[in-house]
Amino acid sequence: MLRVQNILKTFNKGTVNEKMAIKGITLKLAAGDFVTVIGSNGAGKSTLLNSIAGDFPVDKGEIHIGDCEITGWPQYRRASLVSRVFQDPMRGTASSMTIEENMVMALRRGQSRRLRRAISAKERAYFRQELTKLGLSLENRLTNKVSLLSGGQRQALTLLMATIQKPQLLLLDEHTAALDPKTAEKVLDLTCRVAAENNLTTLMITHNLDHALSVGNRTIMMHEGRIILDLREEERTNMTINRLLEMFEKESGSHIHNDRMILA
Ligand SMILES: Nc1ncnc2c1ncn2[C@@H]1O[C@H](COP(=O)(O)OP(=O)(O)OP(=O)(O)O)[C@@H](O)[C@H]1O
Repeated sequence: MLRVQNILKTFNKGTVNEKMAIKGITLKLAAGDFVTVIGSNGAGKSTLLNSIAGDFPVDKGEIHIGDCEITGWPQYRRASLVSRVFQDPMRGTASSMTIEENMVMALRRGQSRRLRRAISAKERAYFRQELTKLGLSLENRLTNKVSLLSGGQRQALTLLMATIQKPQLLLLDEHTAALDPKTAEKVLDLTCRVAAENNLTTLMITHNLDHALSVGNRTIMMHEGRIILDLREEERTNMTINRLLEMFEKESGSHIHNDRMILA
């Protein structure tokens, strides 16, 4: 489904701020894989996701989604295949618009503006049905402005909007990190449910090592622009957080240096 072939990315080339953020990453995901991504600060986790989403061109290598080679595609074109949710709940929704206006925008993404029409009763019923599944009582607030929602409600809505068109690939960049622990668990449960129901291929960056091992079916660990561990099946099932930290030290040759790494 996703094939990243030996990509390289250097920022600010030829300046004093030159930084090689991705140093040759190769990664293959099968359809329906849910991969958690961990690593120390500055390891290149977001740069990997941003390279796939097309925020900037990579310097070398290839990126394929399904049968499409998307390496040279601009970001807007990749958006037809890739959906993203970021850490900041403000980023995925338009605050001044209502819940239903946000949802219809997500549902009709990619359609010509000329075909736009008023929200139909059928669409409204569908939004209500999908919002009911969130268990946050948003189904009765379709005409409320999104600015009235809490961070958790907003992030749940963002996730719903990001997956309403069943993307080929879902990229989650620490999407629960800004939420309080209880809300974060709720949004994470919802994430797992939505991904499973739609068999979504997913990459999720997290600093929570417990989530990294318990969510999804595979975990990769990055360090200084490379993937240094790729855990799956039995090896992952039997992994503990302590053992994971030991493996990190062995593979990277350094102690884990991450202010935000959450151990449980
Ligand atoms: N647009 C950019 N311009 C310049 N440097 C960048 C840019 N984006 C990332 N970097 C640098 O590339 C390196 C990797 O950054 P990245 O954000 O991918 O790390 P990360 O693993 O996501 O880190 P964290 O866990 O701290 O969010 C860092 O040194 C960062 O400062």
